[in-house]
Parts: sequence; structure tokens; C-alpha cells
Amino acid sequence: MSSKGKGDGLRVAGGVQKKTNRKGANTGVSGLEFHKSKGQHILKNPLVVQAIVDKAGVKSTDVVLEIGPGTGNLTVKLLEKAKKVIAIELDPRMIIHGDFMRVELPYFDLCVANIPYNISSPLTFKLLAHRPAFRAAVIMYQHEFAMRLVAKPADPLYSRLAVNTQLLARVGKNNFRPPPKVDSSVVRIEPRHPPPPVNFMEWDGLVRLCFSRKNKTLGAIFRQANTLQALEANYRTYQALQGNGGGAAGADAAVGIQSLGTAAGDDDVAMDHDGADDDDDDAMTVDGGPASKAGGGAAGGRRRGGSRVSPEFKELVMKVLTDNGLDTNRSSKMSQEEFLNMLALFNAAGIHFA
Ligand SMILES: C[S@@+](CC[C@H](N)C(=O)[O-])C[C@H]1O[C@@H](n2cnc3c(N)ncnc32)[C@H](O)[C@@H]1O
Repeated sequence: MSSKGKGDGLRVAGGVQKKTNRKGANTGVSGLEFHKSKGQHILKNPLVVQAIVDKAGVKSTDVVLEIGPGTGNLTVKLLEKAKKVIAIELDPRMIIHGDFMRVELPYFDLCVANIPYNISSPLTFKLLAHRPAFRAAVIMYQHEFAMRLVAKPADPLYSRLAVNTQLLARVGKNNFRPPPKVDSSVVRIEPRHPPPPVNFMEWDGLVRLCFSRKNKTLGAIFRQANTLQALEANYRTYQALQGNGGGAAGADAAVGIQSLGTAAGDDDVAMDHDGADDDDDDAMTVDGGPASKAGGGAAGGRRRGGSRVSPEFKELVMKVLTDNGLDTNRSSKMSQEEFLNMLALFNAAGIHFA
């Protein structure tokens, strides 16, 4: 990673025009061979580069973060407008070197990038977890991923990815699809200020569970034995924590809290084929850890080996759903407000998802 100020004269490692080497590989004018595995699809049309920069609304005072500058064609345009461009590039043949997913991000006002598509989801959630929050990110994604980010309830592409992103940011597809290829779209992401007043881990535990079978009713999802077992374990742990006032025994109990949905989700998707996602399950990491496989795995283990759910606890869960008319809802059609409301209702009953 390195940064360049206006007029620093960024050295560019290669050209941007498509050429073919002797082996028929895709190369730039410098002869650099581009690697699909690194998501190296280079922007060749200067009008597209310019349009992305224009859409970003770069101010002369802005520190701009660029992910994957590649041969630097977007970078040089950003440098014309920004105070500073900090660019992070995985490929050591490109001048500025670093893995975006591993580096600690510096302060930035704006992020502008034509990203490697293979890390779209973790990259987006790394950005959204960054503090202080930036003003906006203008990102070129693969078209289908962009559509999933902006999908609304009842859209077939609506998923945990959309719900989580839209909880943390306002997301809008720019009215701009780069010609001539129609496989990319530019999305503008504006983190919400202030951030939503919700524990993201817990929110994600609930959403993950609900979208494990997004076309099933919530009643059916919450009646699953493994779900009830994991929820009851959390319920008991929270009760112990409250009883102990957060002391040493409370800390021991806290270790037992588990995130919901992962193992159930994985199995159910495999069994169900009902279009449930989420291929991005572990990517939506915010605040130092996803609803982890380990947590979900614990739930899965209990289901196979496990303890019984008390009838009283099952009744409590079902009561929250039925009293509030939620049992017949399907997550594929639920809005963010409905999820928030449901989480508040469960929490008020002492039921927790992480
Ligand atoms: C889609 S290309 C964009 C190149 C250039 N910005 C353009 O628009 O023509 C994505 C770039 O990201 C780089 N890249 C891939 N994975 C990365 C990572 N984890 N961290 C930083 N850069 C990465 C690739 O080497 C490639 O140069």
C-alpha cells in the first residue's frame, strides 16, 4: 500500500489496452499478463473511467481509497481531483502492493474502485466496518452482485446480503452500466450516520437464520429443533449473565453464547433447493467476526447429539411470533424495519441470536 499526492506523478506499471501475447493470454501494452484469479479485468474504455470518477463526486480535499488500482488508469484520473489517493494492490508487479483484505485501512473520505469480483462481499463488509465511516464508496461490481446488493423485499435476488448492506448503508445503483460489456454495474454506498442502533452480530444471527430458508415461514424455521436448542442455550446463558451481573461467572457464561443460523442454513440449503442463499455467508464480517461457522457448528452438533428443548421455551418463542403475527411471514418479503422490530421483540422476551 502506498499513497500519492496530487502531482506526485504516479508511476503506472502497464498500459490498459488489450493485447494478446504468444500464448494468447490477455495482456496490456506493457506485456503484463492479467490473471483472472486476481480479478484483473482492466478498464479499457477511458469514457467509463471518467464516468466513474465523475459519479464519485471527488472533492479537492478528499483522501480517496482505491482498491486494486491495477495498471493505474483509474488512479491517474482520481489524482487529478483528489487531495490524495491511497491505493492497495495485491499484484506485486503493479507498483503499489498490499492485500486489501489484510491491511489495516487508513483514514479516507471516499472509496472509488473497480474491484476484483471474487472478493466483492468481504470487501464490502470490510469497508462498512471501517471507522470513522467514510462519505461514500463508488464501486464497480459484477452486475449480478450489484443487483443483489440493491434488491428489495420480494425481489428474487433479495437476501441476507441485501438486508445487511442496507442496514449499514444507503445503497443505490448508479444509472450507469459501462458499455460495451453489460456484466458490470457501478453502485454508490453511503454508510448510515449514525450507524443503526443495533448489535450487528445479533442482527446478523437473526437474519442468517431467517434466510437459511427464505421462502419458508418463520413459524417453520423457528420450530426446527436445532434452532430452538441453540436459542434456548443462549437464553439460559443470558439469564446467567444477568444473574451474575457480568462477573467472572458471567464471563464464563458469555463463552457459551452462539450465533444462530449457520449450520442450520448450510444443511437446509443443501436439503431444500428453494433458492435460499447465501454464498457469502462468512463474508459479512463486521466488528471483528462473523456469526461464525464455529458458533453455528455448535448448534449443529447439539442437534445431532443433543439436549431437549423445554416445552416452556418453545412456547415462549412461538408466542413472540404468533402474538405479533410473524409466524406466517417469509423473510423473502420482509423489510428491514420488520426484521428490526422482530429482533426487538425477541430481545424483549430474553431471546438472543448471538
Ligand atoms: C478489476 S481489476 C481493476 C484494475 C484497474 N483499477 C482498472 O479499473 O482497470 C482489480 C485489481 O485488484 C487487484 N486485486 C485483486 N485482489 C486484491 C486484493 N485482495 N487486494 C488488493 N488488490 C487486489 C488485482 O490485481 C487487479 O489489479
